[in-house]
Amino acid sequence: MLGHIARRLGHQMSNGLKGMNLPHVLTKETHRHLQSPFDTICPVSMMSLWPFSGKPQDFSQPNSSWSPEMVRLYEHYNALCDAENENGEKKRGPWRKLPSYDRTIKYATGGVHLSKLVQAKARLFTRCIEEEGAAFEYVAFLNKVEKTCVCVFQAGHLLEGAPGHLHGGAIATMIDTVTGTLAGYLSGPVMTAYLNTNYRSPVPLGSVLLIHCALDRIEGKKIFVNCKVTSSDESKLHTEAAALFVSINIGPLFGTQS
Ligand SMILES: CCCCC/C=C\C/C=C\C/C=C\C/C=C\CCCC(=O)SCCNC(=O)CCNC(=O)[C@H](O)C(C)(C)COP(=O)(O)OP(=O)(O)OC[C@H]1O[C@@H](n2cnc3c(N)ncnc32)[C@H](O)[C@@H]1OP(=O)(O)O
Repeated sequence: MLGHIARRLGHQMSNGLKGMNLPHVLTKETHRHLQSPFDTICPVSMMSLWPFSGKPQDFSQPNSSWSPEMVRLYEHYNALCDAENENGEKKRGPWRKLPSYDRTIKYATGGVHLSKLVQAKARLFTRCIEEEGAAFEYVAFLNKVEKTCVCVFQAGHLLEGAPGHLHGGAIATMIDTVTGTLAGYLSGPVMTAYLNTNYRSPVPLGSVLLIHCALDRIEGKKIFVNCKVTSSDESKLHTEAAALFVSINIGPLFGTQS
């Protein structure tokens, strides 16, 4: 049953991770397995018997833990999401603010419901600490034209490595997250094959950083992405990385080989 859902979800995700309608994923056979009142399942927006909330929280919205520098950079990139044409009219710019949920599965329409069925307690590592400002505060913006992604990241006090400084694993985690997000948006579901990281200068805990990622090239199912982590004014290079992602069929993630 989950294999069937996974195949459908994978297909939807690789077609741009949008527009998936849960009733199309949950076949009659699936309904029988779920042994629930879904025989008369209807579009999510019309559902009254479904016991779960339908709207995932976007964790990349400003909160009171964000420093003035974090807010300034957020507003700077947010402004790039709107542009003006020659007549001064507002139109969409090349940048998009990416929502960030506590499970990747919630990116697909209807995925919020599926996330209650598959490993319900699972959480995205970077969104698993609830105290605002304690760990990973970040917001990412995607430029699909340039095939780049930029993330504004504020490193909280629970991410200490060397005393007073950010843990290298936390830096790698954020690089994996942002490069993986770019690869995922360009190619659908992916997994990290390698992440080669060079730490050039230590990051004081509490810093606001910029994580710039760019597509290097795509070769078949391989997506190569490079990344630089700098201080918020871009004057200091902290970390460089090169990552390889491989497009996957998400069936195995749901416990099936297909
Ligand atoms: C779950 C759905 C995801 C959807 C994402 C979509 C959108 C994203 C949106 C938001 C995302 C939000 C947050 C993202 C957050 C984090 C992202 C983190 C991702 C991870 O943190 S994920 C965990 C760590 N990751 C693993 O746990 C992988 C373990 N591993 C494997 O699962 C396999 O190993 C795999 C799948 C990598 C490949 O397996 P495979 O069977 O599909 O492919 P195969 O082996 O045939 O390789 C095909 C070609 O890649 C070359 N190749 C492979 N590996 C290589 C290597 N290491 N070095 C150099 N080249 C390599 C081969 O040489 C061949 O090249 P060629 O075609 O030229 O011969």
